[in-house]
Amino acid sequence: MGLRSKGLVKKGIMGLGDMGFNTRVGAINWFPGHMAAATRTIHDRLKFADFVIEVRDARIPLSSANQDLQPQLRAKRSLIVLNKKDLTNPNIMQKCTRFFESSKQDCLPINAHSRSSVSKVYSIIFGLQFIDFWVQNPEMSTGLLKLLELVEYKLKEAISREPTMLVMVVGVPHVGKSALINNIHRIASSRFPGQRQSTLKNDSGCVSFLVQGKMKHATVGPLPGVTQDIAGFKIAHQPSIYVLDTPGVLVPSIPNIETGLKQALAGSIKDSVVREDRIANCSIFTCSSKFKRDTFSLEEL
Ligand SMILES: Nc1nc2c(ncn2[C@@H]2O[C@H](COP(=O)(O)OP(=O)(O)OP(=O)(O)O)[C@@H](O)[C@H]2O)c(=O)[nH]1
Repeated sequence: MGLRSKGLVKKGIMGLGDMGFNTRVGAINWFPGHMAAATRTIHDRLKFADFVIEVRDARIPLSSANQDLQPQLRAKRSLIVLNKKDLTNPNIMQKCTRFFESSKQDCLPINAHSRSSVSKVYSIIFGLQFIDFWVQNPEMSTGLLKLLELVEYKLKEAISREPTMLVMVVGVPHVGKSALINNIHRIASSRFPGQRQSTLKNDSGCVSFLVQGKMKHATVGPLPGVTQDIAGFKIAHQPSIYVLDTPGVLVPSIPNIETGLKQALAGSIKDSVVREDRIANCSIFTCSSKFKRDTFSLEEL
């Protein structure tokens, strides 16, 4: 909201008279055709995935979950990555991690722009640094260690059975999937400098590989919906590990305005979908609740 225009804030100020925030707005239905198509493809591809990374926004770890994907994700080996931890309060992050652990979901707070942070995800995927990672992170939860063991086991199993592993990265728009993949890709390139990079092409029903000589990057952007196609990046040899970047997808109907507002503030949906005046009112209402006051002078906004 900090970057939003003054005009928006003014709209909110104009609605300050009643200061109350109306949450009885109902569901938000915004599910364009390309998102419906991408959702179907993601569901199909998930069947082939050996491991799934669900990226969520660390500032809204529950509201940034795509509920429609959850049943399929729970049935897979998966990890919830809470990205943009640099934008959150570390105490809240700790509470969050404990919450996920108590619900038997492994999660890892990261900053996709930080190499050391992304190295942890890379280690989990690759399993090569398993021992180092364990030694270097004694504070890691037993849940995560268990997950690492599972990934290592899965890796061994995969090598003997099928020398290719598929890791899918999914999540709602704008949570940082492409930024994470690009950094995983960078780490992989520095570890395997001579290796030719590959792009994974998705044909209907099966996965096929198109080897390219040049390194390709996932597109990162300031607006939601930047990634439109599923693209694959090879990050390791023997076994070959491919990481799939997928378009950000929302549920067909966001159940309540609060979730919609949080997603709009985090950048996952366009402001116009929930309406700019509501975003402005919500921000003002939140500030006023926080400071336990009813009014603001213009300067304080
Ligand atoms: N502060 C901060 N910004 C991040 C982080 N990760 C990504 N971003 C920013 O968040 C925005 C969205 O990142 P993307 O990687 O394009 O997100 P995405 O999930 O691939 O987006 P879609 O293609 O819309 O699904 C970009 O402006 C990134 O620079 C992070 O850990 N911290």
